[in-house]
Amino acid sequence: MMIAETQGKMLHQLIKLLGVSRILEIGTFTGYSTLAMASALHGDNDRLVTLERDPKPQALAKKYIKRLELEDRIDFRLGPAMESLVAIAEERPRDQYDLVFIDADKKGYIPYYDFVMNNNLLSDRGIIVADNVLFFGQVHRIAGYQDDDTAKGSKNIRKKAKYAHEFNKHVLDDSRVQVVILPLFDGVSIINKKRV
Ligand SMILES: C[S@@+](CC[C@H](N)C(=O)[O-])C[C@H]1O[C@@H](n2cnc3c(N)ncnc32)[C@H](O)[C@@H]1O
Repeated sequence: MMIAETQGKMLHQLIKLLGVSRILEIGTFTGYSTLAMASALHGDNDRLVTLERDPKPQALAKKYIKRLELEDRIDFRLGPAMESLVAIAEERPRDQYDLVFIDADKKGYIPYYDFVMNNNLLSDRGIIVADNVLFFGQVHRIAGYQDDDTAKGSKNIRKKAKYAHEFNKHVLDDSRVQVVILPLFDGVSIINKKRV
């Protein structure tokens, strides 16, 4: 599922406000967020790399991006995100990203986050934005902010909410970063490196 319109606007504005020039997106789907972010880039060398394992939505994303003549800024990668991350880090070991947007399988959030942080893919002034971190209110239940601490909904929703909760705790326990969770749509984390 694609991000909400307000989230797209937030990403677009963040990119402009922070002067972001390198973006790494994990989870392209049909390219809505890719487009929201790529259209905020303006420098000749600004680039966005986006990772997707499913060729069907990726083909649609390519079509929309081409229609808007943004294809020169975008490096589309097909395959499991972790494999693409390893390939990118090997191909361009010195490249860093000012914005990493994590919006793929919830189980992968911790491994993606760890890979980015441990391989120095995030620039010092960069941010990681992670989507769905409140999972439609269900993470509040698991975290004990409601009387009833069991998540509601299907087994799949409860499983995803659990992964989101584990990711939130993982980031909070990482002394290298600070994080704020915004209750925008179903929750967005903005994570940055602490300045030493
Ligand atoms: C929530 S959607 C992304 C939505 C997109 N960011 C947007 O707002 O338009 C998640 C996408 O991640 C992809 N995905 C899930 N697991 C993946 C994996 N392990 N590797 C690569 N892509 C994956 C799915 O195929 C899906 O297209």
